[in-house]
Amino acid sequence: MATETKMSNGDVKKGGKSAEETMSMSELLEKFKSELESAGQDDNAEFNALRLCSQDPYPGDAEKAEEEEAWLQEHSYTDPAWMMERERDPTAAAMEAEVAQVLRDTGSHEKALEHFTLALELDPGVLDYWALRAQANFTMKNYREAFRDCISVHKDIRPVAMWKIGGRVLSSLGQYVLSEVWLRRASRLTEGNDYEALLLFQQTRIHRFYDPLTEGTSVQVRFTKYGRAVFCSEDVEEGQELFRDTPVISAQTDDSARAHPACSHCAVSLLTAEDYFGLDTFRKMNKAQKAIIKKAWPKVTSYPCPHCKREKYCSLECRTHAWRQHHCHLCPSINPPAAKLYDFCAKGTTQEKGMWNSMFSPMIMARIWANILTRVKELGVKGEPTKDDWARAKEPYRRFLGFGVSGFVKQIPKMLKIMQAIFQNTEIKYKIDELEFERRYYQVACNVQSFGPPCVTWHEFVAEFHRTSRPGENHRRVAQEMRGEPKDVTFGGLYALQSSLNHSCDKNVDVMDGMVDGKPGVVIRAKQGIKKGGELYTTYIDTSMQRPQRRAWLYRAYHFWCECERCKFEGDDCSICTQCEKKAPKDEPFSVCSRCHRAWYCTPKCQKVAWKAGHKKICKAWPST
Ligand SMILES: C[S@@+](CC[C@H](N)C(=O)[O-])C[C@H]1O[C@@H](n2cnc3c(N)ncnc32)[C@H](O)[C@@H]1O
Repeated sequence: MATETKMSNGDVKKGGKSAEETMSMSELLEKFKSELESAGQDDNAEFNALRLCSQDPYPGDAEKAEEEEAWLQEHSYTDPAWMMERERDPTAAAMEAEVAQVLRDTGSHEKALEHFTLALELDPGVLDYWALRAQANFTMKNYREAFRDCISVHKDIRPVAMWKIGGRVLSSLGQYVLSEVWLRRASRLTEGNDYEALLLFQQTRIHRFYDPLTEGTSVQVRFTKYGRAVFCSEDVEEGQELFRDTPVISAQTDDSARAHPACSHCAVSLLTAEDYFGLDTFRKMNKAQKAIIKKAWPKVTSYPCPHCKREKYCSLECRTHAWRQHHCHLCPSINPPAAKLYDFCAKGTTQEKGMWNSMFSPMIMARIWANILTRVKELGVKGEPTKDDWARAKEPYRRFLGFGVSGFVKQIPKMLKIMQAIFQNTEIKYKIDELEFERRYYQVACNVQSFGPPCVTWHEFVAEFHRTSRPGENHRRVAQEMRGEPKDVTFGGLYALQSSLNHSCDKNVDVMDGMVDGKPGVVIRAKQGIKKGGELYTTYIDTSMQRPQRRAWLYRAYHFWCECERCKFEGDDCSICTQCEKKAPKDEPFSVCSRCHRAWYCTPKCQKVAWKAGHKKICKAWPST
């Protein structure tokens, strides 16, 4: 039993110390402020859900914590004058506390609260009573009272449970930075071994960063054992739009860039009739045919970078944005080593062992580093940027967690050298060592989403051409020269919200190309009806593959072993019973499920058991590989 006494101001006095020696909330805050300032600011924390998600504060958190503290003061959450003075009676107090716990366990929270209060009035020195009543108040959503209970116990003796309750109260009040301070303390006191404290911390962080992004949508981001995950916040129907998202940074993939010109900043198609028909064909057409095409093809004006001419934009606005965001560091006319990057992207990447693929090009990594440099500059840094300046500049990329088997950088040493040369030649130098390269590579690889404009200039042309088509030689000739759809515009982008979607081999949402505020982005739609609270899953790979191939791909590219519903109820091959894992006798393979051809059973009984257990939910005629 503790030997503290409650002071009239609500603080708890420890041993013989005076009330003046107990720390007030603002003093406590001062202490945390210095902790916040000195904590490491690692934007590259590796991904392994709870254990690997950093609790590092964000730059500027100390000031935000001060604002939140002022808010708390203003809303009297620290009002101390509230307890009845009674004569001490520890025995009676213990009885009251016992009654309170029984009442609480049977759901009579209001009554329980009365008895916790009595227990405290009879013996305010027992820390557990404070924690129990704080919890009861929190359950009743009496946040003011719950918080007051928490701060009534001096922080030096405040039990972990109270740090957690305080953190939850602050989170419920939307005071996320202070909540993180309290929950960080709970984690530190338990040396990172309190799972609940770690989880509460990450949940608070998710509220802080994702609630603004999901406002007005039918989804919510939460923290799970797989890290961020997106859930339905209401029942949704098949086909319903769930949310739209725009990329934080993007770049066209190399293959697409060679085949289909697009605005390098916003991905709008810049394909002209000459690009599509080919200059030779176009020149050979007669005047009337050219006029038909000209009339039907939408007007395409492109604005190249005036310095290097290697980038094209759909508007001056896009050109200015791109310049500010990254091109000012990457334009080869200003930074000559960047020419090698452009040459590499223009040449094609097949010889690079699949490191750059249909989803992303090295350009997106270069743009991330360049954008970080821009952000450092925008901070108005004089001289060498400090660790805090870098942390601030890297902030938008901190949320994209990436984790993979190391060693990729060894396979593409050429690209590391190109990047190092570029970023050693910038006004503020950015050190790209192997670790930075590798981590950034995984960050992009694990989070990148391909996208493009849902409608390109060619679609508009075809629609207009058919609308205005007349019988006759000239229209016939133009139609003859049309060689089907041009190659897609494909960009790889990092999306703040969309990248929170986890994978399932049986997805329940579709990520589709769509316009967001007039620019290409992604639209996420329900593929089927989903109940409130259901997790949303996309798919990261070609799911027509068999389970062993799917798992191998996911492990190699995303570093996780898939345990989705489909993987749970499919097998690897005919030599093992998918249900009971019995081995088949040599030359007597087990029978396959006749519908999905992805599960094998030793007996009809095993098949029935598996069907009921969950195979029926995922059994369908999958396209074969
Ligand atoms: C695009 S992120 C998805 C959001 C992720 N949970 C996060 O917190 O950043 C991809 C990463 O999420 C994790 N992940 C996604 N789906 C998963 C699954 N079905 N099982 C385990 N981990 C998964 C993997 O670590 C993967 O590299």
